[in-house]
Amino acid sequence: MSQKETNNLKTEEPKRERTTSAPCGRLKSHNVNGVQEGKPVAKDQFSGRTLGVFTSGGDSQGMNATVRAIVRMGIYLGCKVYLIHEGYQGMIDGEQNFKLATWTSVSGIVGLGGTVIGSARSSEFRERSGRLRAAKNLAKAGINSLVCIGGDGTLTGADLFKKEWKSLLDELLEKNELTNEEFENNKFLNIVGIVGSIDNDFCGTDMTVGTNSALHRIIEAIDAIVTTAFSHQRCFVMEVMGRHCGYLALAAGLASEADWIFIPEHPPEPNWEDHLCKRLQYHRIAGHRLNIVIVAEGACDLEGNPITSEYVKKVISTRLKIDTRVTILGHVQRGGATSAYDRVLGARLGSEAVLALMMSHDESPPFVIGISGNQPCYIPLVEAVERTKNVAKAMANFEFRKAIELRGASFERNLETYIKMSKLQPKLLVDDSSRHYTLAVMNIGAPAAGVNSVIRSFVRQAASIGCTVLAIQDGFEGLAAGLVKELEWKSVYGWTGIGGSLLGCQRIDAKKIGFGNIAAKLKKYNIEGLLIVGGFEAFSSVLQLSEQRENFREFCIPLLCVPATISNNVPGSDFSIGCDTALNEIVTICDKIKQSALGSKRRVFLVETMGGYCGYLASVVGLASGADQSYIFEEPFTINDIIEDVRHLKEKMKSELKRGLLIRNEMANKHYTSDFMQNLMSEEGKGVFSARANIIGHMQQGGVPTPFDRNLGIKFGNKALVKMIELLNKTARENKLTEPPYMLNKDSSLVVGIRRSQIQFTSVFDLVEQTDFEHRLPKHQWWLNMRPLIRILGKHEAVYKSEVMTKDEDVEEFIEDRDEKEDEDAATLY
Ligand SMILES: Nc1ncnc2c1ncn2[C@@H]1O[C@H](COP(=O)(O)OP(=O)(O)OP(=O)(O)O)[C@@H](O)[C@H]1O
Ligand SMILES: O=P(O)(O)OC[C@H]1O[C@](O)(CO)[C@@H](O)[C@@H]1O
Ligand SMILES: [Mg+2]
Repeated sequence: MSQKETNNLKTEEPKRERTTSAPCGRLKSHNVNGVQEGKPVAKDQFSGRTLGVFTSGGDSQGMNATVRAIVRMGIYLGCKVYLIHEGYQGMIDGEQNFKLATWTSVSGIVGLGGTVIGSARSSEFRERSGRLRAAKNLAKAGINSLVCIGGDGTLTGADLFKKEWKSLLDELLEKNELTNEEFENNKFLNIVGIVGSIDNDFCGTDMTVGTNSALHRIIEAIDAIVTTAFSHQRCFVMEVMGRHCGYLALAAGLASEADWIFIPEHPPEPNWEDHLCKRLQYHRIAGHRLNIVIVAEGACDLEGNPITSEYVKKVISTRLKIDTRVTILGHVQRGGATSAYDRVLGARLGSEAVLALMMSHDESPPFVIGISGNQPCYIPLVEAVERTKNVAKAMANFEFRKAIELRGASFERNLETYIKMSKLQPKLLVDDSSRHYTLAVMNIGAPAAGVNSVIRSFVRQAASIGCTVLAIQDGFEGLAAGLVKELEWKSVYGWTGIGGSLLGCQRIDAKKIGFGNIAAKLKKYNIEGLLIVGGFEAFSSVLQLSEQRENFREFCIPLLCVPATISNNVPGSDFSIGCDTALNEIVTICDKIKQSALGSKRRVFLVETMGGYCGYLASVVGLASGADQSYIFEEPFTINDIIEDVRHLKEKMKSELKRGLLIRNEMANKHYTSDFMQNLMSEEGKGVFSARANIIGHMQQGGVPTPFDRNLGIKFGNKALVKMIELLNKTARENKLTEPPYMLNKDSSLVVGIRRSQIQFTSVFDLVEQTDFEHRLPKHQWWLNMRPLIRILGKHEAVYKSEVMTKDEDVEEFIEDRDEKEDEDAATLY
């Protein structure tokens, strides 16, 4: 294929205006019901109150975790909680579907897919007569506070129900179907919604409960398809769910290195068949043995005509004569175990929903509890429903740009990243009109899933602008030994989905190898920018090299760190690459351990997690696996606390739940080791329960990267490269240098991080103050806020404090931060 032809393959995206998407009114009516962020909520504070919870629409993984949190938080606050079975239909059918929940009614369900209380699509509820019957049954049972878990339809129905409530009750009173007392006691309906749907199609929340697990299913399926596609050199057209929303297809496309995606919000150009075939052909020429095309079930062309997977297959097989198969994933996507993310999301949103409901007063508007930038938030239901409807309207009017904006910032950024990645091509002929730098990448620390995704993304983008990327194998040790080789476009194909470290990594930081030694090697290979992917050592190495710039000119280059460690202890980022995969691995193991306890009975398991001094894994696993307790370094505990836990476990053994799960971080306490604790539990629990310790070790560093780690890896790699080139170009321009630019600037030594879903760069020098170097920890760790929840949901006493942001100035700042479109330069770099 000639250069001209390859150039033609670039399908130019229409230049888009970078607009700031409105914040969906989210958080604006944040404080109408009087919840205050950080204000302690006491046990039994709402004694005597009643609430009901139901699940409706298509089920989704995480609904059970949400219901569990609602029931337990409700009971903790002193409320009566009714489980309303079979959604709206159950409400219509009668009181036999309302079951008073106990603590144990929701035991053992935290990781189960689906919904144990049943879900339904009810056509009767769409009619006023159906809603009248539902209102009657609720009022008779004294339930006028509801947590509604479902998709956009469910919440639209809830909105209508709330609006009509008064007139429904008036009618019931008039017809003598309610007594005066029933009427008076239930005059107002309070509603809080949680979006439970795999589709992620509800405006105002970044993620809906279930979407992440569905993505897990899709990626598992694509990974499996890839092996057979590779063997037969086939093309697979994979159809995924999502109804009219393309989120699942988009996120799956990114995570699987798909050749092409079709989504409803971004229809292809009219002659897309030509472009598709050219792209697939081009990838084959570049050495790919297979192609993956993802079709969202709602995909359509610019005129709104459906694009079916069968049609896509026909185009590919007839035009390219490639053996092509269609796989329609179907309901598999809605099944299977709940991912760690969805379990934690369900727990956070469920608990906040109860609190919001209890704080509601008679005239409170209905809310949805969503998540925005990793922060639970209140979204006015009416506005959110309106906005969600507007997406459908925009698509019906062919206003696709508007539809994308309405979907929200997270959707928009994913789409931008996908488009960017899919348009990249190796720059075959390097013209000399611009600088083409030699960059290097290494991985230090311990292995973490997703590292290879960072490197692929970095290399592909570098190659597309004619830069050379050198791979330093085995970290600084490898550099000293000269283990350096060029990474080409082709060499990183398929890396996104591979766990472990393909470059090889070592723990040894820069200082230990010797600065002179490193400088000599950087000079030898003419390295003009260095990306270090890894854990705390990656951060400290960037700092060490930067501090040595006065002594070594070779270090006066952009030095960037991408945090990648299962411990999640790198300052400058809320999440490190690899911690989501580790969490899912550990949670899966805990599920199995709990199953074993179910069989052996009266057994307490202590699971020791990695993480160094950082209690992130132990805490989040504690929440996601429904543990009784989680011991971490950051929250000191005494022998009395452990003895109190023994007492709690002895009590628990008297109930039908004859098992216990304790999670202990490896460095939680120097003296109270896992061995010690197992012995203590065995001795103190004698005659009531037996205790076993499981140190799960290096399994935690393995595993196939989760969609979250893959996609964050792509974004981090992408941003790191863009930043590096920006720094190099700027310095080259300013200094008119032809040799490696001389950088002493603190802003050329950066950690790439994510905060409130925004990718940010922070100078390592600015992070020094924020770091506890002795224990290798950031001084502020966002997830510590979730600690009381682990205790409350495990039936311990704790003081819960709302995570929802309620102070006006915080909200304004948050919205500004969140919607700010960072690095404009980056967008125009290519
Ligand atoms: N406009 C509406 N008016 C009254 N009730 C509605 C309305 N839309 C939906 N509902 C009720 O909510 C139920 C669930 O809605 P729907 O089938 O659209 O699923 P969903 O909640 O959007 O979930 P998902 O899309 O994830 O399957 C419907 O069966 C119906 O009972
Ligand atoms: O389970 P059902 O009723 O066939 O509905 C399938 C639809 O439900 C969802 O799984 C969830 O809304 C959609 O992605 C899909 O279009
Ligand atoms: Mg829906």
